[in-house]
Amino acid sequence: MNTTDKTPLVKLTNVGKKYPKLTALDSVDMQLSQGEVLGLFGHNGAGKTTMMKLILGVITPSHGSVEVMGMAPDSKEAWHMRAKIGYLPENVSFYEQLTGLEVLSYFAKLKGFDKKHAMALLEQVGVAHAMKRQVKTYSKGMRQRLGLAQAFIGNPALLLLDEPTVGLDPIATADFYKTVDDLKSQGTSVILCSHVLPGVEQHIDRAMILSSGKVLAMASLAELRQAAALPVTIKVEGLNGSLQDDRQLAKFLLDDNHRDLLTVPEQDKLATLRQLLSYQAIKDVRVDSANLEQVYQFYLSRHLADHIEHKNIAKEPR
Ligand SMILES: Nc1ncnc2c1ncn2[C@@H]1O[C@H](COP(=O)(O)OP(=O)(O)OP(=O)(O)O)[C@@H](O)[C@H]1O
Repeated sequence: MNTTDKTPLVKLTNVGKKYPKLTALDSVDMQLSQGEVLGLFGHNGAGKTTMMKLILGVITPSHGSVEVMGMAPDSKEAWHMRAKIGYLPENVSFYEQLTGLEVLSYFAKLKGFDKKHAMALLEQVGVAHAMKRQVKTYSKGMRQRLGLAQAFIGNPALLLLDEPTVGLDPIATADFYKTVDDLKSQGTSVILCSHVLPGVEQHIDRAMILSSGKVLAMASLAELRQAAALPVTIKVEGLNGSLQDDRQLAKFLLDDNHRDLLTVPEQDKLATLRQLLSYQAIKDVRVDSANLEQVYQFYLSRHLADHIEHKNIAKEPR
């Protein structure tokens, strides 16, 4: 691969995808570096799968350009770079009559890898014990694991994962994220879209929030949090309601029913903590920044509010 750290592995420039009755993706600019993990978030129909299909070269943009490893993924020349891409589609399905090992060996061979590689992957995703059983006997979670093994074939340079943790139990989910972390450390770039937000944030470098085909925000979680100016939650123990009499801190108390819970603007966090620690009776303090779910909700609600305001302005008589 002629990709260096500085050349983006994936580059979308003003990319749009229009269907006769709707715009699935609207003027998207995005660059993904080698070894970077991008989380793609949005409600149903936001355009996540469309973006993955454009990167795979399965569909062609209506305007703009898509480059993967320096070439258009829907071009003839891109055939050899496709072996370096792993893709897990949403609602993965396989040949039901084949065994897990036969399915994976088949996909491995398509990419130039052997049965041994397939067996090692089945081991890695925890379905080796069932590899000689027909896929039709597999549970939903086992099918999803087989799908992941298929996406991991050949340690891909780029992994596109559509709802990878659906159907996985907590242990399989943790194993999955460990594999993503390992692949990332080996230089694999990953685009991961998920509706399950808890647990994702520590494994992504940046998040892209999509709504109706538009990018509402794209940055690291820390940057998104900062731009959103979401408050920090501080929970204290041992003060038995005495904060209500504290002139400096009472204004941050959530409400009368939560006399040990403060919501504090980020810029007041340290001063608040110092003041709290001056109380001798304090037993414990817990500080929580806004999580991915709260950040996601913030950007979506802001977009909705802008949209309504726009509509009202348009309706106003001139
Ligand atoms: N071939 C097509 N013809 C017409 N409309 C399409 C086509 N493919 C996708 N769309 C529409 O484009 C929009 C974006 O679809 P997409 O599958 O990218 O959404 P998504 O964010 O992946 O949603 P989900 O979370 O439900 O999987 C949707 O309104 C969908 O109905």
